[in-house]
Amino acid sequence: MSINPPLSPGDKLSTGAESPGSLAEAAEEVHTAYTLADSKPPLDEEVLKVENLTVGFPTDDGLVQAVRGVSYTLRAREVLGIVGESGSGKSVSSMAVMGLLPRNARINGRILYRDRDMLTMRPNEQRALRGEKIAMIFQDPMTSLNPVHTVGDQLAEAVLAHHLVPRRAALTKAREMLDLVGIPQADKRLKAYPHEFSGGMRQRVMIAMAIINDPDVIIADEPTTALDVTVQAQILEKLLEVKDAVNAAILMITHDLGVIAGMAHRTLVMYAGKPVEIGGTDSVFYQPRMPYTAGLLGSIPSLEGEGEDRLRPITGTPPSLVHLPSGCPFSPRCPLATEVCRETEPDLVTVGEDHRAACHHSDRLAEAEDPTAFFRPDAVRAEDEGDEAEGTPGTDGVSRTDEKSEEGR
Ligand SMILES: Nc1ncnc2c1ncn2[C@@H]1O[C@H](COP(=O)(O)OP(=O)(O)OP(=O)(O)O)[C@@H](O)[C@H]1O
Repeated sequence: MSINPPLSPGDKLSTGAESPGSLAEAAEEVHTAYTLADSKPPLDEEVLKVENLTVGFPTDDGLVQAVRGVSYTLRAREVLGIVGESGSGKSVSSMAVMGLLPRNARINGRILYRDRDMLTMRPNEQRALRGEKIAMIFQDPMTSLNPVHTVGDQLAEAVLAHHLVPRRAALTKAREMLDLVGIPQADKRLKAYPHEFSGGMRQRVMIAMAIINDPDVIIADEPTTALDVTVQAQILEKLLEVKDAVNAAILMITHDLGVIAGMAHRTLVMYAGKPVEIGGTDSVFYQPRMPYTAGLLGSIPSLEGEGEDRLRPITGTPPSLVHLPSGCPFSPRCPLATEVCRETEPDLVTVGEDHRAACHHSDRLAEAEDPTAFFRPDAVRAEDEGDEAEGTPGTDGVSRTDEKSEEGR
């Protein structure tokens, strides 16, 4: 599992397996063959800023609080990973950015693309940005590609939707994009239909579609979940390559921590519609300060350890987003939970440099040698610790009798 270093000004993002010559040439081709009027944002500009975003869906059972105050910043060329269990609000928050939520959605907050609030833009302005400056790649290409049109026609249409250029120029651009994403015999493949491509090749077509208008932001929602592991790695590598070629930032939405570890500079962990931890990927992975993150990390199957220790799943299920429990929504599943957790939902607070977490007991995680050990089946829950006050720390470094838990913070 390799983890990217934090992005600093002037950095070029690593693609894992680079071929600088061909990539640079391809990038050059992209920029010379097709001139776009808009300039690229300078490195480190905040291209996308989401501020206190909330999304609710009225239903017969009550309001589904799908997103409950999400804030993050995506800088030019940065990769931000959003991770969380199914139903945590990852997709809804990104669909809000794309303006693709159903009409009944109640949306509040601000979504700033280069300082312009997309939520207050006129619909035609929003449409102009969508698919051009902000592009999206979905999990299943078959739902995004039209089965009755050739891939070339669909790519050309994506260009023509945003630019007044001759159709021939749009098709030339489409061929270049197929080349860039590594589809062999691009001329021939332009005339093929989506069903004539393999799953991995179809996802490459979707990447071509996403970058064809030279976006500043690519939102990738579980782009490799439907693919087998070897193809997954190739697609992620290609995504990073083309991202560099077009100088875009990526918002990578996934439930797979391995995907995030390999490519994201920063990671945002969501639970029950809220960010519960955000920071540099190294900090979040190596010093998690929210038990939910530690639980996710512990639930990655490991080749080390024996028997049950190879996998430490988080027990229980996420709460209903209609009837949220009081306090921290993770408390019913949390081995560190105490009274205060059931009473008050913790705010996201600074726990380190560029690192924030929402937990009343994040100090305990900081002290633990192995924060995932709290989720071991034999670990003692915080509330049961009182009886064992004289105990000694476990071999994993997790104190079973931490004084702080006795104070009932
Ligand atoms: N149109 C809708 N009406 C009512 N509830 C909705 C609607 N769309 C999404 N939800 C609910 O919002 C919550 C968040 O959904 P979302 O799709 O963002 O989760 P997710 O983290 O992306 O999960 P997954 O990984 O399974 O896609 C879920 O409980 C979902 O059922």
